[in-house]
Amino acid sequence: MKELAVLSKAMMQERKDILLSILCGFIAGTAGVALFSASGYLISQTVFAPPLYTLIVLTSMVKLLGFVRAASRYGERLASHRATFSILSRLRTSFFAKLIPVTPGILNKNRSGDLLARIVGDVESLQHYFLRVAYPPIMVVMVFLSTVLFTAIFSFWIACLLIVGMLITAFVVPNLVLIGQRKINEHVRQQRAKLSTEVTEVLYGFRDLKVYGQLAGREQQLQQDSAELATQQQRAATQLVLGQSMHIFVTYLVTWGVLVISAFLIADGVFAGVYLAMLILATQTMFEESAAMAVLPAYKLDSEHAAKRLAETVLEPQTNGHISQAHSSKTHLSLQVDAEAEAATIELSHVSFQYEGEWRSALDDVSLYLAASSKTAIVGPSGSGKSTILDLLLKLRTPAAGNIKFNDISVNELNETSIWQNTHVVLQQSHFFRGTIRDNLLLSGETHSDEYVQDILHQVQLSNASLDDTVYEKGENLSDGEKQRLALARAMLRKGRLWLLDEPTSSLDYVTEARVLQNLLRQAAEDTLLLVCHRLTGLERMDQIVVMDQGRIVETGSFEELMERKGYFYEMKKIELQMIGEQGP
Ligand SMILES: Nc1ncnc2c1ncn2[C@@H]1O[C@H](COP(=O)(O)OP(=O)(O)OP(=O)(O)O)[C@@H](O)[C@H]1O
Repeated sequence: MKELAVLSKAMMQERKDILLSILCGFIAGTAGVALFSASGYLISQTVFAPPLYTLIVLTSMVKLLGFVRAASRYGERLASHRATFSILSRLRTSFFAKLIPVTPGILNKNRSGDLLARIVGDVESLQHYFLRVAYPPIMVVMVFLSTVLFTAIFSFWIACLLIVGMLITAFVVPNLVLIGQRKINEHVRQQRAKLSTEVTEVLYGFRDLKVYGQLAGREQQLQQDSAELATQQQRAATQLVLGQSMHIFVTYLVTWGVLVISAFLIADGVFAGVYLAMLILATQTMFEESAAMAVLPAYKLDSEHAAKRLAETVLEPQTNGHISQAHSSKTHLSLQVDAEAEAATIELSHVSFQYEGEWRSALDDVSLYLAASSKTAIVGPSGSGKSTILDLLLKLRTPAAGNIKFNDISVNELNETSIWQNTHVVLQQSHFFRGTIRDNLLLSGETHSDEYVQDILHQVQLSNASLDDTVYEKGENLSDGEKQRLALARAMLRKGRLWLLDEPTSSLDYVTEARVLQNLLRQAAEDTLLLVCHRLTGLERMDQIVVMDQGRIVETGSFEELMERKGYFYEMKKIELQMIGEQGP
């Protein structure tokens, strides 16, 4: 299965530990068989009152084998677990590196609670692949072959019986377990996904559910789902235990067989009765080593499912052409918009974009030019496509048609990280992490003195905030206006000659907004700035205003030009002035 190739690759990188664990495991397995065989022989020999030196040699051998077995088992566990956790950490890192660039597309298609639980669960499932899928067969074959060769010295028929027993425990029992597991595992997976989605939604929507009187009903539903999951998991566990019981049953059946064959052979004088206990114990110990085979198919199935879903999660969005083709081999050029470089020019030519699953275009044949150091505002009714333009500029999504150029370089050829690193960005929803204000402002590890950061806070009208103030998860203890001002401060603390701002002041009162924008424009005086906004106040300072409606640009011009034209913008401005109780234009 090609999805498991990534696992095999990670395993190859840990080959030293893997080989060491196989070697130690083989020594531990064969030492175990030898230990119990020697013990059986020792017990039988004592009946015949052998010379003391025979007993001393046998007892020392048992002790030595016991020591070798324990030491090599320890070595095996150490090396195999070290390999497993290193493989797991490689998988996590490589998976999340692939995941981050395609996140917007994935979130479009999945509910976040399900997605998070699935990703975490699937990556964890893969840790079993080496220990429970790849490793046991190697060990079983090695220990089994040595034991069969040893028993063949005594009897061909006993060796044959062991081979038959091994085939049943290695193939028949696991496949019986697999038939039951297939169905149950699918139910467990579906139920787990359902439960985690519900839990996330209840947590996120807790307040609304409470206010609308839906909380008790949702809680009851959660309890039912949780009980259903527990039942399904119980059934899955019963199946596994059933497999292990079948394994033990076959082991005892084969042991009885060995006993019966040995009894006949001893009666015929083929070998001495003193070896009987040794053969019985060797048989039982050998089957103990293969106990892991009973549950192997279940883990294999689980690993394959997990690998397939993880591969689908990171691959699917890239195939539809609308989501960022991040990290593609073409994206090698870097955007030079850092402090030393010239301010960027931006050009959109006939750009169209449609969200997956939507019937109408979010952007339809949009062409726009932003000169270096110019200030542009995009205005228009809700849903007219303003934020989508920013997504395309940030390479979070890829246009279905048309071209976008930064400094005359097509965005397809630009490395998106260079765009993100050299741009002051404020998106409509900014995320805040649990920590201090300082932690949340200096997110990308910028080094600024506390005085400088405090001055930026002053510029966004947050002079009262202290850098050591605590911010709760998702900024729960901040008002919407405070969040917006912190997000702006975060952007102002970055370097770069390009500003992409999506309604950064929509929750502020007019006075605070005017002060914040004034400070912002002062800092960005030499830079290229694109501001998406709803309100039409303060736009006199912009070089260009772009008016959008239903994914198309309907008007472009400076404030004065648009007002003189008495078109769409003029009407919008008139309505806004009436709303805020001022005289019409
Ligand atoms: N993730 C998405 N999946 C599907 N459709 C989307 C998605 N995001 C936006 N849209 C749709 O695309 C269109 C343009 O959305 P966009 O967010 O760009 O508008 P906007 O002008 O920024 O709106 P607002 O002022 O309310 O933020 C809308 O019709 C919206 O419903």
